[in-house]
Amino acid sequence: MSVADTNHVQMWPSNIAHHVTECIFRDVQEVVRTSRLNRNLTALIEHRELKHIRNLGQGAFSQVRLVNYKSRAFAMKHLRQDLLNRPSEFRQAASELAVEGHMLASLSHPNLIKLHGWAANGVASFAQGYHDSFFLLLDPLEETLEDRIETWKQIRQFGTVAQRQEMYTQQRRACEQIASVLSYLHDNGIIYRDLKPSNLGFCRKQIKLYDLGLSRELPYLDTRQPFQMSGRVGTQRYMAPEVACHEAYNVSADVYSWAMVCYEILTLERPYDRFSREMHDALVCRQGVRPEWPPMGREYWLLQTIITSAWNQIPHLRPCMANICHQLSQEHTRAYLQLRAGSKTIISADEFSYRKAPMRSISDSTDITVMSTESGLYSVF
Ligand SMILES: Nc1ncnc2c1ncn2[C@@H]1O[C@H](COP(=O)(O)OP(=O)(O)OP(=O)(O)O)[C@@H](O)[C@H]1O
Repeated sequence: MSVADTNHVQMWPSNIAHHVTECIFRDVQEVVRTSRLNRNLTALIEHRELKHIRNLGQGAFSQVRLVNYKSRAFAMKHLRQDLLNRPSEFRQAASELAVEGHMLASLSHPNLIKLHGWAANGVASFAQGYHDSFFLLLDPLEETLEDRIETWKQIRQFGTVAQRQEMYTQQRRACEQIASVLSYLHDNGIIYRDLKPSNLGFCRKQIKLYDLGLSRELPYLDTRQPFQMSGRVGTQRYMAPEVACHEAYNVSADVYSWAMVCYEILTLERPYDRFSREMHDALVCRQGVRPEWPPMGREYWLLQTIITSAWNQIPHLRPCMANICHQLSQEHTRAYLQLRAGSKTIISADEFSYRKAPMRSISDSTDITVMSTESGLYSVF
């Protein structure tokens, strides 16, 4: 069944469709004209070449469907049909989808959703008169971070030691990969503004950031300079205090959101779970209250320290994303322990702490030396 058969509903009469398309075109041109990003070549795809498989989900403005294109599965993102009844919202959502396409076509990072192509006529496709005439073809995600957190909760409660060890490795990797993609966006002068578990998903074991609908290219490359943008952008529990208070902000607002998301990844608890909006404004935004850390293993110590510094109330005291990546990768290298046995095996400090008991018994009998890390967290025995 082609995509057109399942969801191709006529929108306004053609004169109105042309007018709306012209407005969308002007909005997008204005953004693209001032953009510093260089767009890569993007595959142009005819609507009729897509075969509908199933719906994957929908957000406030978009619908996402799993489609088959040239024998491969992709996620097709387009506007929701009900927006046809609200032309001004349609225009805004359409411009945002096109700008998202422009950004994705210019960026490339292993932890950013990959754009594989878009509608053959670009933004002009809207003039065809359908809500889904313009679309982006993206990597399909296997699950969102929200789903994965639910799985981790089960493992924490019922999992074996090996499963919990694997879970910790995945959690740590997720924090590092999110930091890496945010650092990449900031390097390109982009603020993401909507970091939350439902905007992160997994594809072939890699975490992927998607939905750049609220991302903005900053007008200058000095991304640490505060800039007056629309306030209250994002989801409250992950939103930096300065954004919630409608103050000027910069990329350090993403650093705060990273800290909140990583807190949730590590503790499997939602930050400020029982706070009303008023409590959040009074306690978090004005008094600087932050989530409490439950008792956690030693292996979490470094991440906890970085996260705590990243949710500082004062934006310029938060480390920048590049610095966070640097700290994480340095620790990673430092914490690698070399086991000298018949065959050389390298394991990370994290794995080591979980595997300590069996290692000891091997070391007793076979004289394995565990090198200590520079940070002195593990001693030689
Ligand atoms: N590449 C993808 N693969 C699989 N599912 C996806 C993909 N992109 C989006 N989805 C699903 O579709 C839903 C809506 O997508 P998305 O968040 O991009 O839409 P939106 O309208 O921009 O969202 P919002 O409500 O946050 O503004 C997501 O919550 C997710 O469940």
